[in-house]
Amino acid sequence: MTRINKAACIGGGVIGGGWIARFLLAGIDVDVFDPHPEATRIVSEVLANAEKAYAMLTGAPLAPRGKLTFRETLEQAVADADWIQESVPERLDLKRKVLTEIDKAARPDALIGSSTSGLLPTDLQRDMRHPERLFVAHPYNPVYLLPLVEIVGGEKTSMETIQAAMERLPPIGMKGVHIAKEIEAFVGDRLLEALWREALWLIKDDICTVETLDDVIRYSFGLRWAQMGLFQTYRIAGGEAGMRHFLAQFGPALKWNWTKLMDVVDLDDALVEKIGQQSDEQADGLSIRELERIRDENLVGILQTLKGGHGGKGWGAGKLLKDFEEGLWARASGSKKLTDIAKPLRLIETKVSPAWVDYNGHMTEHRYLQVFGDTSDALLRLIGVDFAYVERGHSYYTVETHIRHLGEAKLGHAIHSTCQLLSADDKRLQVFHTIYETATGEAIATAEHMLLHVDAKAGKAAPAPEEVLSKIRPIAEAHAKLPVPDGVGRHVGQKR
Ligand SMILES: NC(=O)C1=CN([C@@H]2O[C@H](COP(=O)(O)OP(=O)(O)OC[C@H]3O[C@@H](n4cnc5c(N)ncnc54)[C@H](O)[C@@H]3O)[C@@H](O)[C@H]2O)C=CC1
Ligand SMILES: C[N+](C)(C)CC(=O)CC(=O)[O-]
Repeated sequence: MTRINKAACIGGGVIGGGWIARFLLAGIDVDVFDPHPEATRIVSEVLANAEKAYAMLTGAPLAPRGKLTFRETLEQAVADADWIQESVPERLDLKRKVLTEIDKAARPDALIGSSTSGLLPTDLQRDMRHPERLFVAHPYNPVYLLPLVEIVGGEKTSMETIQAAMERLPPIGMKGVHIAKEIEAFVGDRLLEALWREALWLIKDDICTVETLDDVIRYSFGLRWAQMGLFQTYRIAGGEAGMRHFLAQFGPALKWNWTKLMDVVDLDDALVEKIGQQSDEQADGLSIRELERIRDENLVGILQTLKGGHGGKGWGAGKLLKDFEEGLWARASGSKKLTDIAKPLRLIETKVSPAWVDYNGHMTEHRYLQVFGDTSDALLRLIGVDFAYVERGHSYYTVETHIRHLGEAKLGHAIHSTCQLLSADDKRLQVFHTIYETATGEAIATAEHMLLHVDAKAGKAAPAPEEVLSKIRPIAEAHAKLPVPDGVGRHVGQKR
């Protein structure tokens, strides 16, 4: 995978700030130019929210955060970047000027993406000396959580540029979609604009309030769209006869004179005030930053649920998250060395995410098993049982588990886990994991597991090969000298 080494962000507002966070949290250094007097504060607040969200989003080992530098001039910011992202206000004259300045000061091999939500790349690249490297990279807010980027080339954009841009997105957890033909507002904003136009009429005509309209979306098709989009959802709505039947049944209705889609509502003072007031009531005193945090927690929960979709293979944006995490684990296991095996191995660092909390306000039961399972996976990667090993047809399966709950893990708390290897032979690994609350060092749960090495194709136990056993032996020998942890061998109902 081709990676971005150094990024520059020109403009650090809502979207520039989101890009900055996305790059930094993927371990990429970012230079920023934004003349706004409060740019540093604004970016640091967005970054703080993004870090909170990532702590909940994934337990995979993120790369160390990149270095953030604010520069005095645009030229300084772009000087040694290989991806430059322009996110200045949506005005053609301003964007053209800024992009031409970037073009002059950037490295010859730098890629230049514009965040524009509607302007044509052909118009943006008009005055550039090297227009072939300019493309639209249109993201969605919040850029650090929503993975989509619409990649759109102009008349002078080269296909190499499009390919290079597409390749650089997966390592930062994003999905590029190449839009085949340039068109104002691309695909996403065309759809959103259609919805928004209709929505403004419904408010103006007093059909409903902004809150009712939002409820209609979020309690119904908004939930469907997040995981299946429009066409796949409608395929299912056609019943067993599928899409063709759906089109035959509901297509003719499109000709009925229902919508006001092509008329633009007059956003006069009265309508602006009406929407403003209804929106204030709906917010119920929550600040924008608070709303952002609620939005982020919900998005994290949805992404994690989608990660477990399709029978655990991951679905849609959740599949992307799963692939991103697998990349992080693979990179980390390549660099992780067993330096200190004389004590239980500290293997997982994570935080209790919103999707993990139950009606008692603490981490729900099956998430303990998830963290313990992740701990076993981390041990397996250390002994060479990684994705490639599993693909070759062998693995370890857990055949027995006993969990003890000793304390509570609350929302947002940092937790970590350790593993003590109790015994090992050529087929079996007996492990004892402990989850600690990181701030207090208090043990909040333990688990004892038996893992069995299997030939997955034959579906039966098989001895592990020497390449794996040779990595297990030193850990087993070192851990044999440790005291037996309290709780080993316990069963349910046993007196303490
Ligand atoms: N806000 C949104 O939901 C989305 C916006 N976009 C696009 O992203 C771009 C930026 O929009 P927002 O971040 O929402 O605007 P914003 O107003 O929040 O941020 C724009 C930033 O650009 C800075 N700026 C102005 N002139 C500059 C210059 N000459 N050099 C460097 N920085 C300069 C401003 O100080 C400000 O911080 C626009 O093209 C917009 O269409 C794309 C996706 C979503
Ligand atoms: C309002 N907007 C056109 C700037 C929105 C976008 O471009 C994408 C988004 O995040 O909704």
